Parts: sequence; C-alpha cells; structure tokens
Amino acid sequence: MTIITTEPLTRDAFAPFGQVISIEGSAHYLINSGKTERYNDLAKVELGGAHARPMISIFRGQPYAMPLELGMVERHPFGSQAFFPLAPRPFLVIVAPDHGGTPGMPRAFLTAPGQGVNIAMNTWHGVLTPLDEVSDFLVVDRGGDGNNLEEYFFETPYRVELANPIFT
Ligand SMILES: NC(=O)N[C@@H](O)C(=O)O
Ligand code: NI
Repeated sequence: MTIITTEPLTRDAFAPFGQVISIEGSAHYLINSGKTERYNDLAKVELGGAHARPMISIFRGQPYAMPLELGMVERHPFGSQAFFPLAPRPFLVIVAPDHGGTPGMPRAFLTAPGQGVNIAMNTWHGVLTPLDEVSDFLVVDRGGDGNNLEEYFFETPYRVELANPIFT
C-alpha cells in the first residue's frame, strides 16, 4: 500500500487544486462605519452547466481515524466546492492531479485551525474528512442540471499518515 504523508496547507501548495480560505494573509478593509473587517472575495466560486446555481449547506461530518485508507476520490465537473470549518479544528484535504481523465498521485493537506478550502471545478478530491471529533462545515457548491459527481476507485487503496501526531 503506497503511503501518503500529510503536508501543511499553504496557498502556494494548494494553488493547482483551488484556493485556501483564511483570514491570515488575506486583504481586508473596514465596513459598517469601522465596526467590521471585510475579508473579501477569498475564493473563486465556479458554476457550470445548465441552470447552475450556488448552494449553501452545512455538512456535519463524522471523524475519520488515522492512518486513513483512501480508496476513492471524486470530482464535480460542473462546479467548485468550498468547505469552511465552523470550529477552529484541523481537517484533512485530499486532492489529486488529473492525468487524462484519471487521478494521479494524491496529496493530503492538513489544515491549520481557521483554514478552509475551495476545491476548483473538476478537481479530484477525497470526501470531507474531519479528524478527531464530529465537525460542522459551511459548504458552498453548485446546484443545477446534470450529474455533478464523478467517482474514481483506486485498484489499491493508499494509506494516508499524519506527518506529525496532532491529537493526543
Ligand atoms: N457528496 C457531497 O456533497 N460531498 C462530497 O462532494 C465531498 O466532497 O465531501
Ligand atoms: Ni466533493
């Protein structure tokens, strides 16, 4: 079983797969008579296909034990998909490049507390993967016509390991 070791989530490292959603390092400006900071336009929402519309949902995800057995990745051909944690806890973001319609070697990013991601349209990714405890996420993705889910099952699962133990 091929081992994938987690790496820290950074904007540069994640750029081929989407954007990092975070207050840290983001431009912002005051609104509401100076009572509110607006961290503006943090990610690129992509909506394709017929009758496309944005959807806002909340996902309550069960935690996954580590090391993780990764048997499948998926992608959404008609839209991006953003996950922002409603509690400042790390979670796992697994993505993979596309090689002629099938996923290449996956990468596993471990978020810092307060980081979320927007996975670009048609990008291979693992499903929402909370760690340690049940976690709620605000999700922005695409509604509309057509099948917006393509799954790929690996012949042999990967084993995803934490670079450093984060939960004691
Ligand atoms: N199926 C669904 O809504 N969620 C997945 O797309 C996921 O990436 O978790
Ligand atoms: Ni998805």
